[in-house]
Amino acid sequence: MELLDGKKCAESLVADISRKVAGYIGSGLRKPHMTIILVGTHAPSESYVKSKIASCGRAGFEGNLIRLPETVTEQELLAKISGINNDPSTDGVIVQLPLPSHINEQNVINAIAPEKDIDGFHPTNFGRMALGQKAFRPATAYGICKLLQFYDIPIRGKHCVVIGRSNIVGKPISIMLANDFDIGNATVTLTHIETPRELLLDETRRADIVIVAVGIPGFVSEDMVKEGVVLIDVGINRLENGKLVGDVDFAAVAPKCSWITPVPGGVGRMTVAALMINTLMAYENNFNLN
Ligand SMILES: Nc1nc2c(c(=O)[nH]1)N[C@@H](CN(C=O)c1ccc(C(=O)N[C@@H](CCC(=O)O)C(=O)O)cc1)CN2
Repeated sequence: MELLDGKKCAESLVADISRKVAGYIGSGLRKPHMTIILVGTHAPSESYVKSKIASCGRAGFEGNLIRLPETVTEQELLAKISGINNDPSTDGVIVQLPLPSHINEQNVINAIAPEKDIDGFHPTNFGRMALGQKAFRPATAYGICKLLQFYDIPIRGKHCVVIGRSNIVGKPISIMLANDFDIGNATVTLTHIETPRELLLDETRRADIVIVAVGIPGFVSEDMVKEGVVLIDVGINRLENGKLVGDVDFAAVAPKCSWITPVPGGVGRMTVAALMINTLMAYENNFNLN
């Protein structure tokens, strides 16, 4: 078993971005600029946003954080987004999820200008990604693809089983791996927690690649996978003792894997790196550099 080291891959990708940005700045252009909106004080979100801002610094970007109180209204948030949409000095904007329950997340996502939607969640970008067109791709799904590419994991013709059907991970990664662009051409089965157990086991036990994103510690057990499987664990579960674990019973399952992502240090890091790639793309679009 070998680790798909997200930390190592992310550092390599961000270093490449930093070199490219240094060239742009050397030619007289401003720094790429990302804005993050954080509503309330959700502890995991604080950690993720801190990682994103730090990564902006390493990439040579301006990264600024707008904090809004838990009590902000949906209309106030939409107005803030509108202002950023019209600010030519900002290349990309994200609203950190989840949002308080009184705010409709899809309304917020839909309010972000597609050309600044570096999360790739807007219907325009999601649709373009699904069609294999140029688009901002959802950061976690894109990060998984970049990690598989970094380690030359074969995808074409492989049987991939995705467990979880969220709009930000399960659905986009299923489409991207089945698509026929840069990394894809796999045969993908999308399952979820409503999939009957026998059907789920039948699929996962035959899978060459399993991607799990259900938010349940230990959901993938040793009996669910075949020898030599490539296992991508998207889970980020904080246990009562503070330990961070994924959706895979790592100790039991890892010995059967040819490759597996660690938690922490796997997909989470790649989410942040992919966001940097998308921000650079937004900047290059802005200055007609690509
Ligand atoms: N607007 C968005 N909100 C959220 C997204 C997203 O893509 N866009 N995804 C998830 C999680 N997420 C991004 O914000 C995220 C998850 C994990 C990490 C990360 O760096 N994890 C580290 C461990 C961090 C820790 O110790 O707490 C790791 O796995 O090594 C970054 C981002 C939710 N919301």
